[in-house]
Amino acid sequence: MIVSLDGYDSTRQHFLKNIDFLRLTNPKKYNELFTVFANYFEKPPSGAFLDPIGCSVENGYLTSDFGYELEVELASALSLQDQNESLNSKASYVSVVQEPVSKQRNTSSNSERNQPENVNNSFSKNVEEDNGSVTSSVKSKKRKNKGSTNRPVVYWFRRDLRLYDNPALFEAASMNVPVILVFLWSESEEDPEGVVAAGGATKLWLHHALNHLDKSISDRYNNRIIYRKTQSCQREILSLIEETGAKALLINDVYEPFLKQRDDKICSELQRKGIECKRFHSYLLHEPGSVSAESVGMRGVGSVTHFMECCRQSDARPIGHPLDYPPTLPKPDQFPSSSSLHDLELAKMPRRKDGSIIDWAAPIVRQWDFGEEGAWKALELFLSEGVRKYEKESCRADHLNTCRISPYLHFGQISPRAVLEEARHMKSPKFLRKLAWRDLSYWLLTLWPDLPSQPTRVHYRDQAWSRDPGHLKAWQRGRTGFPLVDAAMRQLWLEGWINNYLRHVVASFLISYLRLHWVEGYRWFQDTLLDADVAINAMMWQNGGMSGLDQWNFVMHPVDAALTCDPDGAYVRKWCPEIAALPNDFIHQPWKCPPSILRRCGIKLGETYPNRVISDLEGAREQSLTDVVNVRKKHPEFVDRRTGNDLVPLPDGLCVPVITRKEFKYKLHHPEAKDNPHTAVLRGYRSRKRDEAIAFANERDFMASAMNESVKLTERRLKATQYEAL
Ligand SMILES: Cc1cc2nc3c(=O)[nH]c(=O)nc-3n(C[C@H](O)[C@H](O)[C@H](O)COP(=O)(O)OP(=O)(O)OC[C@H]3O[C@@H](n4cnc5c(N)ncnc54)[C@H](O)[C@@H]3O)c2cc1C
Repeated sequence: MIVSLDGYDSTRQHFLKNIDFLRLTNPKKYNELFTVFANYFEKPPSGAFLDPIGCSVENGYLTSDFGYELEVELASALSLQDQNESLNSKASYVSVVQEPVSKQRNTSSNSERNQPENVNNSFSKNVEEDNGSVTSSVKSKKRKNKGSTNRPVVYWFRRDLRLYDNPALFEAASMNVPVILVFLWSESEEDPEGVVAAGGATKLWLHHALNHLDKSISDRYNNRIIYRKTQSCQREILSLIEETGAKALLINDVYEPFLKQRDDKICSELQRKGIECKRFHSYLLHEPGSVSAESVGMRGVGSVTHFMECCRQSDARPIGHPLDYPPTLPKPDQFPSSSSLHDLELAKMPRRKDGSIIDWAAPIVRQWDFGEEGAWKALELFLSEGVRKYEKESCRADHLNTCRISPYLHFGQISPRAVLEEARHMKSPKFLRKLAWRDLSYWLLTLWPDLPSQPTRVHYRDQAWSRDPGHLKAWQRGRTGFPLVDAAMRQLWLEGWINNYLRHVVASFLISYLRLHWVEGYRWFQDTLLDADVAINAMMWQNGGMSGLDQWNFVMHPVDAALTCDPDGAYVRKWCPEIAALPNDFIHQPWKCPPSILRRCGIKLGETYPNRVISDLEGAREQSLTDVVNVRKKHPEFVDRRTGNDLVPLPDGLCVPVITRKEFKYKLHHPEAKDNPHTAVLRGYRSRKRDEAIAFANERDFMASAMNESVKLTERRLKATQYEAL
């Protein structure tokens, strides 16, 4: 009807903008209308997503991440790329995945499924480019017949610690020669100065993951991993190849710029020496170099919506289907020399002065299954239970509604393609979109290699930050006096992981309330997270720290957020047992608890549980707002005069406007205004009943203590008169 009234072009252009207000007020209706629209037009005009001033993008991150809005079609677009290409049709926003998905990985190595015959897959793109070979077994058979000698090949494990769906390993197996499996550890190369790429927790994970992998290789293939600790991977690879007479090196690529440069050098050196270097792509769904913004433009860069549009428009190859386990991995006649896994000192614990070991890893080791099978168990558990709640309740701290596979993805113990294959039929676009976020972070890190340390909005370098070491320590140790923040920071320390919502809560607290620099948060997370990932972590902290391309549109309030993600306080009680006895009404804000109840619960604020490190939350937030406004005032050359958005220099030197929080823009023009209509503090779930109960308890407590005081006073007076009478 609207088309007949308004005309095809106008409806196509304006309809989405006109219904935009429904995103927050009535998301269900918005989705219905969006689907009707998308069905009718097949693909919305890209401007609808890329206008930096419109709500579409501005709300995109907030709404998509917190489950108000689904954007089914956009999320599916990512996963559908290969399917649509195999159907030889252009990817559509509205196609819904109908294809049945395998229920289980096939664990038998001679299965027909996922053999590479049918695979036309982008994961092996580099092989085709570099060597003119493809992953078809027909071709590899030809290669075998063309008189290959029995010289071994070297397979170098990096962040692909798996046997299933491992394209480089599969190729090594198909070469029908001995395969020397190697893991090299070079701390200086893995962890260049200032990046904290290899923090304590990730190294611990790496140690255990390698241990599991080695065992699986031994059980399944009667082969083993050669370990070497080195200052230079290039030197070590060259010497291994010389020692063993190997004819080729096989690797799956990694994409941190500092590691990619190293690998490029190693490969060109090998090629110079006539050794084949076969590189495969499997760490991400989209190789950063294959995603181009050429036809989309850079407006909206940094948002996942923009990125997905770039993926859609780029000439990327299909993602393809997972590969089976390699059928064999023949061991060499003689193994080259190897250190032991322990010699790499990945899980070395510090010692006290008296020589005793500080085993900070013990609780982490108890919690996790570090092997490839652990990844599959977590994914299967999620797909059978959590996924149903993921869209609306992934924020819950007291229930596991997310997948908890991030460390496995980080170390490549499960491939993103395998996750996509298993999850695509569950129709959880929000979950699929997370895989796009992951790819986005590597794309950004490739474009901005300084992401972990330098503000992408360059003028934010001048932002004032607090330097209070006491506050930082309290945050790191989970002793801020705000129970939700403390619980999350303690879980992080003891388990090496917290969910996404809690990461937002503690990041907001550090940045917007304690006003400590986001780099402090990045560094602490890099050291304590088992999934610490330079690209993702830097992108998220930049965004939270205001200087990222996709500035967060919200600030999490440490109490209101608690009412949303831990309504009954079960999570806080688990991690802050010293206040577990508090009634629900006070569990997230003990400072509001009447003294008599605190006494009854055996709690002494400031002694058994810390006092709040700051009590004037609103004042701290206001100061943080002013800090940003001052930066924007100081650098008018980086503020777009027309829209008020920040301008960011792109790697090629051009400036592009990026979405900027409305409260910053408002405050710039209304510095004295008391109320900001665009305040970004998320109110979360607020219960008037709870507030009333707290007020009532305090009033009653006040009355009771006042009456108590007056009784005691009367008693004292009585006694005094009795003494006088005596
Ligand atoms: C301040 C901050 C720092 C973060 N640092 C990291 C980090 O170092 N490493 C890391 O893996 N994730 C990081 N994240 C993203 C996210 O919190 C975790 O990936 C997620 O909590 C892992 O739990 P899960 O596997 O249950 O995730 P799910 O929600 O089940 O998502 C599945 C997978 O998608 C990917 N993913 C999810 N959210 C994001 C995201 N926002 N950006 C990119 N990829 C995502 C992860 O690989 C994750 O395992 C950070 C988030 C914030 C707010």
